[in-house]
Amino acid sequence: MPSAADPTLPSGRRSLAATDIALGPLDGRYRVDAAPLVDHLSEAALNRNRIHVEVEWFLHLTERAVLPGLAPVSAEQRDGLRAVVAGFGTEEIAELAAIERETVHDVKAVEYFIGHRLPALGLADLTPLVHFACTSEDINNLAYALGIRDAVRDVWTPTAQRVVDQVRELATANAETPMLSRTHGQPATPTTLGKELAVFVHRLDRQLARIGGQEYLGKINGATGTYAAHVVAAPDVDWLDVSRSFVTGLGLTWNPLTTQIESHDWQAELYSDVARFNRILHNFCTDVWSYISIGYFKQIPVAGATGSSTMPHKVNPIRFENAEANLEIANGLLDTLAATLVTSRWQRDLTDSSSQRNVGVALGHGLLALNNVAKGLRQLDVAGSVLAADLDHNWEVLGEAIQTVMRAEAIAGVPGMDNPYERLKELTRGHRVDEARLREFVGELGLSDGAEGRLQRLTPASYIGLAKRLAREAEGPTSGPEYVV
Ligand SMILES: O=C(O)C[C@H](Nc1ncnc2c1ncn2[C@@H]1O[C@H](COP(=O)(O)O)[C@@H](O)[C@H]1O)C(=O)O
Repeated sequence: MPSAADPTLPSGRRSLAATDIALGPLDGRYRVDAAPLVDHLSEAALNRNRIHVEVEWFLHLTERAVLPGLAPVSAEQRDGLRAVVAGFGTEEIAELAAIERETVHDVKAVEYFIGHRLPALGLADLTPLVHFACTSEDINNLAYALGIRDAVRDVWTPTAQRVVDQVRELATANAETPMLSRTHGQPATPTTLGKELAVFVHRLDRQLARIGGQEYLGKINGATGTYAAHVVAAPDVDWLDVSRSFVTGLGLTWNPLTTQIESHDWQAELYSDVARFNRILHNFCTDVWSYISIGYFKQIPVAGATGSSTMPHKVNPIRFENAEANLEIANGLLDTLAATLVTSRWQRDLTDSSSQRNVGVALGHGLLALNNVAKGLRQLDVAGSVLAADLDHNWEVLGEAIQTVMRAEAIAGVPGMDNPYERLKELTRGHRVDEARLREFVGELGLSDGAEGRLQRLTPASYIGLAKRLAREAEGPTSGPEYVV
C-alpha cells in the first residue's frame, strides 16, 4: 500500500489510501442513506446471521436428540448461545476476522468462533455438534436468505412504499388537473396530471405486491444435498423432517432438492422484480424531469441552496437525476445477480460467494434513489396555469373528438357525416386551429342537437374522458363521478 513517503506519488501529496476513507459512495457521501441496510447485508451482518444459523442448528439437533445421548441443553445454556448472536459487535468482528486469517475459510472461522464459547457455557463436550453434518453453503444460504429477507421486508419495502404513497397523494390531489398529453412528444388527447401519475402508482403497486409475495428459500442437506453425512452418522433419524422443520422454523421456505448450493432461483426472481420496480421508477423520474423542464411542475427553491455555480436563476431537478443514475447502477448489479446466480457448475462453484457480497450494494443504490425521489417530490409544486395555457394553445387535439362523434352520428343515420376522419385531417393535420375555427366547423356539420351541444361545450381541458375517475383508481376502485362535459 503506498504511504505518504511513497516516491511514486507526486511530490508533497499525501496518500489517502492508508486511512479508512471509503472508495465507494455508499460508504462515503451517501452513507446515511445506505446505513439501514448495514444491519442486514454488510459482511458483519452476514457473519452474525451465520452464527445465528449455526447456533440454532446446534439447538435444533439437541432438541431433536438426533444422536445417542444427546438431550436438550438447559435454558441458561440456550440463552447463553443466543446471547453470542445478540452480542455480536465490534470486538467480535475483529476476533472472527483474526480466526479467518488463519483458517482462510470464512464459515470454518464461524464454527471455531462458536466453539471457543462453549466451555464457558458448560458445553465443551458438544463442540463436535457445531456445524454437524453441514457444508458451508448450508450455513451461507440460510444466513443470506435471512439477511436479504429482512433487508427487503424491513428496509427497502417500507421506503419504496412511502415513495409510491407520495406519488399516490400527488395523483389524488391532481385527479382533476387537466393536462395536454404528448404521445411521440406531440400534442395528443388530453388527460389529467393525476391520471398519468396514477398509471405509475398502479404499475409500482403491482411490483410491490410481487415482491411482498416473494418466497425466501433455504436448504440444509449437506455437501451434495443427499444427507449422506447425516445418514451415515445417524441412520435412524428422519433427516428430511429435521431439515424441513429447521428451515421453516427460521421463517424460510424449505427447498427440498438441491446440489451443494441452494439454487438461488428465488434470488433471481426477487432481483428481477426489484429491477423492474426500479425501471418503472426510472420512467417516472424521467417523466417528472421532462414535466419540470416544460414548466408543468415548479421546483420549490431550498433556502440557501444553489442551482448552478454560474447561472444564479437555476433550480435544477437534481434529485430526479440522482435517482435515475442510482437506479441504473442498482439495476446493473441486480441484473448481473439475477442472470448469474442461477448457474453453478456441477454440484457447486464458488462464484456465488463473491457475487452475493454485492446484494447490499445493489439494494443500497436503489434505496438511495428512493430517498432522492422522496426528496424531489417534496420540492414540487404543480403549475396549474402553465398546464391550462398549454391546453388552450392546442385546440386541434379536439379533431379526434369531432371525427369520432361524426362516426357515431353516421351510424345513427344522421346525413352528411361522410369521411369524418379525412375532413378533420384536412382541418387539423400539421397546423394550428383556434377555438373560433373549430366551433365554426362544428356548427356547419349538421350534427344532431345533442351531439352538437356536446362538441360546442368541449374544450381541450374538458376533453379528458374518464381521466378524473381513473386517477382515483390509484386510491383503490371507486364509483366516483362519471364523465360530464
Ligand atoms: O463446506 C465447504 O466448504 C464445501 C467446499 N466449498 C466451499 N463452500 C463454501 N465456501 C468455501 C468453499 N471453499 C472455500 N470457501 C470459502 O469461501 C470464501 C470465498 O471468499 P470470497 O471469494 O471472498 O467470497 C472463502 O472464505 C473460502 O475459504 C467444497 O469443497 O465443496
